[in-house]
Amino acid sequence: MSNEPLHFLDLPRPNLEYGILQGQTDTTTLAAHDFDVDPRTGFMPHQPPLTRLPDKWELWESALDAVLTHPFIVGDSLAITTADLERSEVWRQRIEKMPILDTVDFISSEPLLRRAHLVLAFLLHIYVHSHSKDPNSSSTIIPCAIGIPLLRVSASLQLPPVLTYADTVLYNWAPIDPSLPVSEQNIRVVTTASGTPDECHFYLTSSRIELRGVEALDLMRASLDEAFIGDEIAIRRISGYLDKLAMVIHDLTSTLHAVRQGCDPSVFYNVVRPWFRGVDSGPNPTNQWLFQDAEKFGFLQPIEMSGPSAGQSSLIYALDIFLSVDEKTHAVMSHSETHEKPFLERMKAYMPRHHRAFLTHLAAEPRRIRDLVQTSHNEGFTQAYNSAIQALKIFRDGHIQIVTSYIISQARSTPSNLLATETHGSNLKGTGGTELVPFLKGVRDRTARSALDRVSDKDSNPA
Ligand code: HEM
Repeated sequence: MSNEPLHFLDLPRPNLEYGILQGQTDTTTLAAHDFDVDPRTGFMPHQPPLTRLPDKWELWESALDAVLTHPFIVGDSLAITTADLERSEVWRQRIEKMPILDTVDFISSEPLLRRAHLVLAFLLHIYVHSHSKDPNSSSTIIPCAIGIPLLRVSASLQLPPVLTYADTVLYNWAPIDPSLPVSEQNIRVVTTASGTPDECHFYLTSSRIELRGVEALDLMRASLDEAFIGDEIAIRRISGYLDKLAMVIHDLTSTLHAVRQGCDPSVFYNVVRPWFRGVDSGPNPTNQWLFQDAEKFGFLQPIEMSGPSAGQSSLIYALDIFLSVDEKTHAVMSHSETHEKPFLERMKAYMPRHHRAFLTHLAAEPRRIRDLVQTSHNEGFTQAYNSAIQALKIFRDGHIQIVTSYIISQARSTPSNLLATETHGSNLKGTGGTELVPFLKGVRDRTARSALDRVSDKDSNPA
């Protein structure tokens, strides 16, 4: 691996574990003038992520290899055998006995940090869920060997020490043919927990949505540039961009539905999804994950420990902000018992820090397209804006259909290997701990209600 700094994110970074030293600046953030959003690959990094850590961290990579060559069955599956449990117990003991490997070398390398977070977070979820839990126990102890490096790497990346969408999607791919540009077709998944092609296809669906979304980002940028002028010509141009944006969002919906082409709902529900569970997923959110010796190494026990969710996609979040739907949708509470903040607000903490900064910057944009539509009293402009809102509503309709067949219907049916701890009732939880049916419908309905009245309707009914 070359040590040449290829990207501004490779610039020296302060050690956040020990705080920023006096006179030292977080150059990775200051240098992030483009918010790590690439004009060709959007929120996906343009350079393929590292697919393996250097030899020094082989213990972690080989522990993951052992699972990938012979995947485990999730510990609370009714289908698990004593032999399965014994095998995972041997692996878990191997993890417990590992030394705490140094992470100092990561501090200067964003690609190393990302791969390390991915590897350690997969090990964490596999460690927790390959075990048959004692129903009376209120906590799972995370061994130092994975817990301490994960806390250190997470502090440097400013991400929670848990599997995120960035790990499973943004930093979990390689080009199929490295001589060709990265594209929706020229991309494969590197790491999974279940070893199934269904899990790969599930991640690929999101990757393809991120890559198709690059055009949406470009249309947003062009629209905001025109909004700066805000005259008749600008309004005509933005109307055209909004019509195109609606078409891109329809493509995102088609890509979302294509998840069915390679990810079987029953495999997803029974074999893939159980590995994603965070602390607050499932019916027993009181089970805590305690990082062994965290305090001794200067860390507090982490609070944000939800499982990975595409609700952490900065692309969909950006669409909400650009169309000013966020004020309504991001306030939807999930009625979760464990969190006070709305789910989508909370998910920002799970996004890469430069993307968070991008969303904050976008939200602070003084020229909001919705305001311009409202003040312009222009029929065509209003229709174009509404067509983009309608497309986003249709995306969310499609998403609810997918969630219905991949989670809700699966939970209602009773396959022999249904998880012993999964809920059958209406209060099903998402991996992010949401009570998913009311939450997803709430977000969808608020998106629909963001459409503006037609100008002619307003004229005929000025009240
Ligand atoms: C089999 C496919 C999928 C399933 C079963 C699924 C499931 C879920 C669930 C359960 C939630 C509730 C939040 C949580 O607790 O995690 C959620 C939220 C969300 N998902 Fe998905 N999802 C799928 C695919 C996708 C894809 C491919 C995307 C787009 C990248 C996506 C975007 C979102 C968004 C943006 C939210 C937040 C709610 C909203 O904004 O409407 N999902 N998903």
